[in-house]
Amino acid sequence: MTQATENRCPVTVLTGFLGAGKTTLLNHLIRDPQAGRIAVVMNEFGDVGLDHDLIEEATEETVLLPSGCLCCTVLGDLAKTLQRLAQRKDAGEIAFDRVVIETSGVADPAPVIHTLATDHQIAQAYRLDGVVTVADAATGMAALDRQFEAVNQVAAADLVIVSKTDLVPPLQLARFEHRLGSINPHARQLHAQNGQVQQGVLFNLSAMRSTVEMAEVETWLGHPDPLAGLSGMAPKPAPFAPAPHSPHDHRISSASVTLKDPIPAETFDLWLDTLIALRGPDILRIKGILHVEDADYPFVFHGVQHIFEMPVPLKHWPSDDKTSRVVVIARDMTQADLDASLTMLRLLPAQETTQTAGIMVHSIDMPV
Ligand SMILES: Nc1nc2c(ncn2[C@@H]2O[C@H](COP(=O)(O)OP(=O)(O)OP(=O)(O)O)[C@@H](O)[C@H]2O)c(=O)[nH]1
Repeated sequence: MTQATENRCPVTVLTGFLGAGKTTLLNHLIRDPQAGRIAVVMNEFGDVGLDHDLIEEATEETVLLPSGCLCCTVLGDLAKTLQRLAQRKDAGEIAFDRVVIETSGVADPAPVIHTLATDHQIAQAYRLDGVVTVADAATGMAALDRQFEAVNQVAAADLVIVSKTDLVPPLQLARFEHRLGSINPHARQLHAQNGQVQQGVLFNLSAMRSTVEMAEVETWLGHPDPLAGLSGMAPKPAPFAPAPHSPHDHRISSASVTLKDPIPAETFDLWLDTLIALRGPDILRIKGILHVEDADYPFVFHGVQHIFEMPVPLKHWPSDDKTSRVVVIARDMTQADLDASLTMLRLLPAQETTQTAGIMVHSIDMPV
């Protein structure tokens, strides 16, 4: 990894249900002196949005706000806007330390995450620093029932900010948090009242940095349940009757696998290629840290649907623990399918490959 790659500008994708409190959170964020200079990109996906009026007066051009924040309203091409920001930064016309992209409330965040990973110029200038999803405790249950995009937003999150906790009784809040945890057991949940969160908690969420600490990798992958065994991260039983799950939720499964032994690179490639080819559109989020056979250092990787960022090699193992871990959240895959898929990672390529008429054939049954 080059120095330039490591110096890429961090990008936070801020998503969440309609009216959940994204702009309220952002307003606090851009005034937080410890956050550095933030370029805000409001991704309206063609809607006529009024959010920018709430932040500061802004036009469709990039403007320098009194707070030192840049605000763009993107009516078209997110990639072009990010490129233009990077060019103007390189030319010394503007200065910013990070970018926050606020998606519209009805948006699936996947295309935004894809843009960061697939556009070569953008991938050189920017790196995803994390997906923050604002989930409204007052109306979030209904949003999850009604809109699959809301479920996708929670599934894609590295951090879920639960807003409007002041508007609901404790039991309703506990049910909502349990439901969020059952959709995405790998994301941390934090409360925000009127957008107020502790400084710094929204940043450095992704472990896709060579200098990452093991504690950050642990947080990024979600804390494993010690009782969950090798596979599966089902949330702990709720101390109350959970809300009945909507038709959407039962379509979401999550699983994780931990592997003590190094993984042959070919085995990992085959697993990933097959999973993407067969079930790419249903993968809402995959993240992992890998101990690849014959490599002196681990790799971290993540993907959404069929798009994966280039795995990042860490400088060294962040601790003595060299266990590989992969977590997956997917739609319309049973827990058994996911477990069986992840079991593939334990297979050795020598057991898989046979010679048929001069062609090497992988003879693994792909369970998904
Ligand atoms: N009571 C209460 N109201 C809140 C809280 N957070 C946000 N709000 C209010 O919720 C309303 C919507 O907040 P916004 O920040 O505009 O929400 P948004 O997610 O940006 O909205 P869209 O971009 O339209 O999807 C505003 O009136 C906020 O003042 C909170 O923690 N408690």
